[in-house]
Parts: sequence; C-alpha cells; structure tokens
Amino acid sequence: MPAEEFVAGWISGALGLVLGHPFDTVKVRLQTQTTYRGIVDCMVKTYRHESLLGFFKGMSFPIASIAVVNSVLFGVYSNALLVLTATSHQERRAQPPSYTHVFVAGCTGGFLQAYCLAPFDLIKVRLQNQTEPRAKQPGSPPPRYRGPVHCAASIFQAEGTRGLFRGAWALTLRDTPTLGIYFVTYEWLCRQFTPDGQNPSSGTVLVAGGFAGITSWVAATPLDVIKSRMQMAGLKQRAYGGLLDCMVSSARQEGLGVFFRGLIINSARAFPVNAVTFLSYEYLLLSWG
Ligand SMILES: CN(C)C(=N)NCCC[C@H](N)C(=O)O
Repeated sequence: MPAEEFVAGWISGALGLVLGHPFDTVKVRLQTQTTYRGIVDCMVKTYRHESLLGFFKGMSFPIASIAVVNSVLFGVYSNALLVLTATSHQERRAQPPSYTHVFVAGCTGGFLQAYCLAPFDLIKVRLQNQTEPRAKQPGSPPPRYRGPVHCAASIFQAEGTRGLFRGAWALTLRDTPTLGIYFVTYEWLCRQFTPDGQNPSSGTVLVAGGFAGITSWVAATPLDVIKSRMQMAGLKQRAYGGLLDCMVSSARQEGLGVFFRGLIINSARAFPVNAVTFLSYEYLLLSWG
C-alpha cells in the first residue's frame, strides 16, 4: 500500500486547516447560536469579546487530528483507486480513471475518515461554541471546558465512548457522498483545462481544488447544520431524539432556511482551504516522484 499519499494528505490538510479555521469558527457559531445577525455581526462580536484569538478557538486539536483524518481521506481515496483501476497516482494522468471509479473511491475515503473525524470534530465544535473570553474577567463565568483534553475527558466521564461519537451518524451521512462529489469535481475541472496525458498546472490545481471544496460544501451544508446541532445538543439546547427529530424540529422552529445556515461562510472558507490542500498534495506527490 503506497504510504506517500497518507503523508501528503496530512501535510496538505494541516496547511488548509490553519487557513480556514477562523471561517470555521464563525460558521459553527452561526449554525448553533441564535445571537448573531449574520457573518459580519458574528465576526465583530467575536473580535470585540474575545480578540483575534477567539477565531482560533478549538484549533489545536484539529491540527493534531488532521494527521489522522486527512491522511485517511487522501490515502484511502488513492488506494481505493489503485484497487479499482490498478493504476498508481503517477500513472493516472496517462490512464485517467472513470468518474464512477473516482466517485466510489471518494465515498470510501469519506466514509472511513468520518469515523476518525467524529470525536475530534465534536471537541472542536464544543470549544468553538464557548464564547467566554480567554483572559479571565471579573464577574464572568469560567468556560465549561478548559481545553481539548479536559473537554474530551468531561464528555467521556459523563457519557462514555458513545458520548464522544455524538453526531457521528450525521457526519458520516454528510461526508460519504460529498467526498465523492469533491474528488469528481476536482478531477473533472483538472481534465477540462489540461491537455491529455499531462499534469495540471498549479493554477488549474488551485482553481479545481477551490471549486471542489465549494461544490462539496454546498452539498454538505444541510447535514453539516444537523451534525453541529446534534453535537451541541444537551449543553445549551434540548437533546434531540435522533437525526430525523433534529431535522424536523429545526425546520419547524426556524423554517427551511435553517439547512443553509453557514452556506456562504462555508463556501468562502472552502475555496482557499481546498485550493491550498490540493496544491500542496499534488506538489508533494510530484516531488517525491
Ligand atoms: C464537504 N466536505 C466534508 C469536504 N469537502 N471535506 C473534505 C475536507 C477538506 C478540507 N479539510 C475542508 O475542511 O474543507
């Protein structure tokens, strides 16, 4: 099993993650809290109340976890294509796989990464939703979680391993098809702008990666909202009876627009994050031969 894809996936994912985390914090807050009037209001309030550091809450854990998550995604995707088409990453420009194979390999990568991602994502969302300033201010209550390890330990103590996988179902449903869409969009755009048999230029990779990110996140947003709400359930809002109950009661209370909360910020974040992720992934694999 070629291992370079796993390492390239890890490094490229980490670069994309740092770039996109401030957008991600605003998105999670808009999806799970009703105190903000929109993106700008959320950004202004976060900055005033918590300074620039507020945008980077909950980032240390994803940085550590991206080693697992993105390397599983890209490593499984590439190795699934190897099984399906008997071609290595280097051979795939000369013998491009069919879009069906790309979709199936993407879904497989998405499905497996979702299970690795679930506990890390839960902790990230819980920490991002703590709006208390970092520096202790007189009269303000201390945040519920002191950091990622404390957050993980508290959830584990209260609810056991199952608690750490809260929202995992919604996450799997979100990521399995949308990662198929992600890789198909990337491949399709690369092929449109690249002569047969050649490697795509850096510009093509940036644009194709960016649009792959946007397309997949547009498709993922409805389940992303549900996933974030289920992860927060039981803390501030009421616990839901399951995924369907969360969907129905969110739609009843807030209208169908609720499924598109965070869509704009998700898309704005997705372009630079995935442009950088794919560019560094392709570059690393090319330079390792
Ligand atoms: C629609 N979904 C779930 C994705 N496209 N997932 C791939 C993640 C890529 C990058 N780390 C990001 O966070 O955008």
